[in-house]
Amino acid sequence: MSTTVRAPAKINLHLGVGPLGEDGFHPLATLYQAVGLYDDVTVSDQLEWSVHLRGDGRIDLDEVPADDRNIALRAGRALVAHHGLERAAKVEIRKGIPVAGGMAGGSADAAATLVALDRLWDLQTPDDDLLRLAAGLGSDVPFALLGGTAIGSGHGELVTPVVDHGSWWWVVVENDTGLATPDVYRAFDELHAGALLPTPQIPPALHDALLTGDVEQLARLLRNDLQEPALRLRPDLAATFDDALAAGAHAALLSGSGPSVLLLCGDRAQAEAVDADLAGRGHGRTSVVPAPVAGAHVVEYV
Ligand SMILES: C[C@@](CO)(OP(=O)(O)O)[C@H](O)COP(=O)(O)OP(=O)(O)OC[C@H]1O[C@@H](n2ccc(N)nc2=O)[C@H](O)[C@@H]1O
Ligand SMILES: Nc1ncnc2c1ncn2[C@@H]1O[C@H](COP(=O)(O)OP(=O)(O)O)[C@@H](O)[C@H]1O
Repeated sequence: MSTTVRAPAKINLHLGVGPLGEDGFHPLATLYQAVGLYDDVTVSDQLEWSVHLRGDGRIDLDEVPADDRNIALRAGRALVAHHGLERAAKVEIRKGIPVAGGMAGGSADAAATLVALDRLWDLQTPDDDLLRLAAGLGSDVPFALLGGTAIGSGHGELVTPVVDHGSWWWVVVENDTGLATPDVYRAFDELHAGALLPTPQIPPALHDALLTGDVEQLARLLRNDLQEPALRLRPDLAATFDDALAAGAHAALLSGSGPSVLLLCGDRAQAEAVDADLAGRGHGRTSVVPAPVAGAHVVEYV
């Protein structure tokens, strides 16, 4: 028997970052949105834990560990420990989400593994327990369970769904060289050394934009406090921002800690035109994706 679960990439429409805390994390006020780029995770019974990676030929799997460091295996072991079981599984990951791209692909795999094993073994884990296990694995994992559009507070792990009536279209511009999240947070600290940072908050007008689905209003409100520090580490990304606006996107935004860049478009046709324009300017892999989309969900149970 095997179960396959699909989990989405995330973007942050707003990523407000507060001062580094004593626990080594930054308090966040973020507005997550799940977008139509996915990893599929298939689990099946096995005597020992193992992880197997596949890509579509366009994703670089070299940076993804295929051993106990893989967050999907950590998720599997955490679920088994939570239930006091002694079981193991084979975990196969088909990656469609860029690696170290600021789109939480590892978090998607962890969330998908929790849901897939829960279904495979009929564990009936309550949602609150799944969310708690997810938070223990990484700040972005609870949102990958939830999907849609949601506020993230705490370190990003406390998630609350919000109303989003928009049918949004984004072009995702990937980059061949990943950025490590801790490096970008460190660059943020250096940038703001000595400054008194305010408590991060989601601007109320963002909720209005989500209610009305007004793309120009959303474009004006997009904000990512990690964009400037990431651009200091990777000044080459500035060219992507320039080309995005020249190609006619409403706005360009760094995805989380980067280096993927998100281009907000008015509809699918405009996104496809912007995508074609970017391809002509020699950018790396690009994708046209809708948002919001569902969180981790079962797609096959055989
Ligand atoms: C920046 C964001 C925005 O959504 O995502 P990415 O763009 O990397 O996907 C997240 O905050 C990434 O969260 P995630 O990738 O789950 O990070 P974790 O594994 O929890 O933490 C990795 C490291 O990032 C730093 N970290 C993470 C979250 C946070 N609120 N403050 C931090 O300072 C810490 O140094 C931590 O040790
Ligand atoms: N299942 C996984 N998929 C991707 N990366 C993983 C996985 N497990 C562990 N990692 C490690 O986590 C790092 C960050 O991964 P990822 O979630 O893709 O990016 P980001 O944190 O930028 O959103 C990778 O560079 C890799 O070393």
